[in-house]
Amino acid sequence: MADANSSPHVVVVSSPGLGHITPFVELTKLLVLRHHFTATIITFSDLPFSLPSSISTIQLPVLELPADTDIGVRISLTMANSVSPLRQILISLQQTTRIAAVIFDLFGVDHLSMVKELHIPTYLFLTSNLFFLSFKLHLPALDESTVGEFRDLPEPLKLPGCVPLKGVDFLSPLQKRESETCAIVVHGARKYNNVDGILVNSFEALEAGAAKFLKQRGGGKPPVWPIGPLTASDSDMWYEDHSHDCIEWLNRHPSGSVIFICFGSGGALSWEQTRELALGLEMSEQRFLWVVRAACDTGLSGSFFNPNQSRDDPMEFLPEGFVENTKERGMTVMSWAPQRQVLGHNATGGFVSHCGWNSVLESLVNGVPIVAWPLYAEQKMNAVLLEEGAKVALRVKEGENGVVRREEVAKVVKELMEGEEGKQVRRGMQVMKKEAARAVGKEGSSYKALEELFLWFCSLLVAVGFPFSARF
Ligand SMILES: O=c1ccn([C@@H]2O[C@H](COP(=O)(O)OP(=O)(O)O[C@H]3O[C@H](CO)[C@@H](O)[C@H](O)[C@H]3O)[C@@H](O)[C@H]2O)c(=O)[nH]1
Repeated sequence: MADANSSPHVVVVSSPGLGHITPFVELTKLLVLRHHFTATIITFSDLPFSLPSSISTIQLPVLELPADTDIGVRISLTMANSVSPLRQILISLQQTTRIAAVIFDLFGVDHLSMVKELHIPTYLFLTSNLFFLSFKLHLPALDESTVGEFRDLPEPLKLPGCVPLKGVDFLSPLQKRESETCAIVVHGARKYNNVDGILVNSFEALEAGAAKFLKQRGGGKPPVWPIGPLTASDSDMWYEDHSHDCIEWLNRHPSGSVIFICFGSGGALSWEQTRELALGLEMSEQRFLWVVRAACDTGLSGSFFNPNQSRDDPMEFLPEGFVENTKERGMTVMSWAPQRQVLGHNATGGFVSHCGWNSVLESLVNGVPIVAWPLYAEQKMNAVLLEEGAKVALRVKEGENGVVRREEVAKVVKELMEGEEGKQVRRGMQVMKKEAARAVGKEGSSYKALEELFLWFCSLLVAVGFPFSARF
């Protein structure tokens, strides 16, 4: 059995995908380094990080499925398929440690009852924001009261403390009520209130209204702790090339003069959209650094995460003459760039982003204003939050057939970099940069939330008779 003097142990289970693994690793590092827990990270792919020795890792297999299986279905089935091996792992860990918590992401809700049967507290860590959490908590009721498609709702949804949200901006799996992915999302949302607590990778100053509401809701509901922004802190990830040509290239340009274009770990544009973006960048006359992906019509070309995922040459999808015409002020990078370094570079003054939440947080901590160009998942919701709530982004407007035309690209990029409306956004972003730093600094709201979480972990352990060592 567990040694009475040993440190409490946390088990974190991250679904596949860099967008989830990165914040999970950062959270685990904080629990281990700041609060002296030991930890096991369970994942479904190689971890691209070096880790402290008090963190062990276990890799479970990804379920083999037909190549055209939707990524949400793929991840959900992989996670559901892992209930039994995870149970064995937990039972074996219980022989030697006292498990204070198992922390899942939103794809892990099917594990909850199994973990509870083992008398281990369960937590959910949302790698998105409080707006998203508020939405998910409300979704079961909304699902029951809505007939037809959500996008046909007559009024925007008004959640407490949040900006209004139109049905067309709900997360992408909900855009077809009859789809398997919609059923999976609603099924998952029904379980959110069954956990012992919910952690969110956001911070109070960014979402003050939602934070206030969620913290006060009481009624036996699980407490909510906004603990972000957690972004990858080290530069020791295997896929980052620190001598990347694009950093050299940025070094040659003036402060705040380059707009960076990147659509996350798997985001991709259609061939037509890639063309319009290229021609729009040319028209904008701005300096740019563009991570070009092979064209793809679904918005998502990625597997779980592989920086070099496509076998196609992305450059083949660019308009003829584009690279030559823009070589004085533009650089294109194939498939992957060291994004955190780019956003932290002095020359970077704007970011065209798909609004994946890690990208947003990386932009916020570096004070880089955003052109929001959401593609899939909850990215349209993030865009609404950034543009209408936090006012740190301008959002592109789609034209006919959902394509953002070159004129719109040129207009919005120019506006962000040098326009009057852009000025408000640039200022707003500077304020949020300071708030983000304050939140995770000593006595900041997220720092304190993590302390509270730690005490909560301890109180649940004491309740089951775990004697703490002097360190605690
Ligand atoms: O060329 C690239 C592209 C991406 N990245 C990194 O990859 C991560 C991408 O994460 P994110 O921006 O969150 O995008 P996704 O990988 O698309 O994230 C998934 O997970 C997020 C967190 O839950 C969700 O918000 C998104 O909608 C979902 O697609 C970031 O750390 C980037 O710095 C690079 O370093 N270089």
